[in-house]
Amino acid sequence: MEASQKDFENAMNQVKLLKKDPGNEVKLKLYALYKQATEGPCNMPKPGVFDFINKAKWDAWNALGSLPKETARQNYVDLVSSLSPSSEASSQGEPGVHEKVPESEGIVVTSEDGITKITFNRPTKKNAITFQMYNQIIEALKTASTDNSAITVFTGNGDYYSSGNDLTNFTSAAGGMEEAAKTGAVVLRNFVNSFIDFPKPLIAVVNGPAVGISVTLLGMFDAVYASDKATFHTPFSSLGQTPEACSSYTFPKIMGPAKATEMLIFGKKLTAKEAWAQGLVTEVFPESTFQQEVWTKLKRYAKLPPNAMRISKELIRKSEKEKLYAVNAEECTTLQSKWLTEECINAIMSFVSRKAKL
Ligand SMILES: CCCCCCCCCC/C=C\CC(=O)SCCNC(=O)CCNC(=O)[C@H](O)C(C)(C)COP(=O)(O)OP(=O)(O)OC[C@H]1O[C@@H](n2cnc3c(N)ncnc32)[C@H](O)[C@@H]1OP(=O)(O)O
Repeated sequence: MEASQKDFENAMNQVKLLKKDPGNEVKLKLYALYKQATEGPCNMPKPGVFDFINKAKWDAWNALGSLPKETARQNYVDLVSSLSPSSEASSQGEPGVHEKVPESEGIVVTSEDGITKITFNRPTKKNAITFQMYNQIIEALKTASTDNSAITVFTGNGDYYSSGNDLTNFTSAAGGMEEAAKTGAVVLRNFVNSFIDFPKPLIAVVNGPAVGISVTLLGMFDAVYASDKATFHTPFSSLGQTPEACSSYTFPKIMGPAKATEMLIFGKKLTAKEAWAQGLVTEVFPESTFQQEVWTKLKRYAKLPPNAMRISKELIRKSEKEKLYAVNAEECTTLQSKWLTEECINAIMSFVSRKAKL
């Protein structure tokens, strides 16, 4: 039996009540079926290649060809009823289309026992770093540089440390792609400069896999403690991108050019042990005792005289600072142009439309 108009309307209301985001792939299907059911075959002009979201929506609708309106309505109802009632989605306007689900706070900052802790806090998105989080982190580092804490620690909530740059930062940016790339380069440069300038010991507690910029930034940290379930992956070439966070300078310095090439150019994923052997990680702990051992150690370190630690860090960093600023500037300029290339746009589009994963 075919779905009635009433069934269709009920399904649309059900989408609004879902509790979990069903993901972009399902949302695109819902969008396409909704348009086909209400307007018939796609007769809109094809959006430009840089208009990521509208192009993905157009592709999904156009793929339905001449599917009859009634069948599209039935398929829409079936798809909605197949979604778990505990899935979350909030929807206004056309049902199920690219609404921003309210996220938990992107980062959480706490201060205790002489330690300021900055936690990536988007576990459902593997702690991918949004445009807003870059700015929040810049602010958090500014505050931490003058607060009462002796050391500052980054870690992740959930199973990932961080999956790196949120790949929808560009597809959801207002304005054209060129404008987004320009803004991205400025944000990235300020973000990395705030790590170059950070005056206190900066420690990473890598609780799980780390990808992209969350790995390259480790070259800016003073110590990196990792669980043995952590991995370190910089798939820049597959993304049509190039290294950032001064890693084109720090990684060859830390592990030698040959090993840096394997990571930064060929995208070799390292285990925690391999990252330790190459000097990127200070110490690796078994997952079962990781949290307890690391925080006990860090609480002890945070009791050391803070001024001595700060001045020692200054001595270590001082001779490198000008070089790091210059490398950061060049990496950002390079990325600004890479983000506009077909290689990069196709890689991001593939991820957004869920055709590709690392
Ligand atoms: C104007 C804009 C200014 C912005 C400022 C720009 C500054 C940029 C600076 C740096 C540029 C690049 C450096 C990088 O970091 S490149 C690396 C980018 N990261 C990736 O390529 C990772 C992509 N993710 C994956 O391959 C996989 O998700 C995973 C990490 C291997 C995990 O796989 P999984 O099967 O275990 O889980 P999955 O279902 O895929 O993920 C769960 C949900 O999380 C979402 N998600 C994961 N990673 C990202 C990401 N990086 N960006 C956006 N979303 C991500 C994923 O989509 C799932 O969501 P949903 O459930 O489908 O809704």
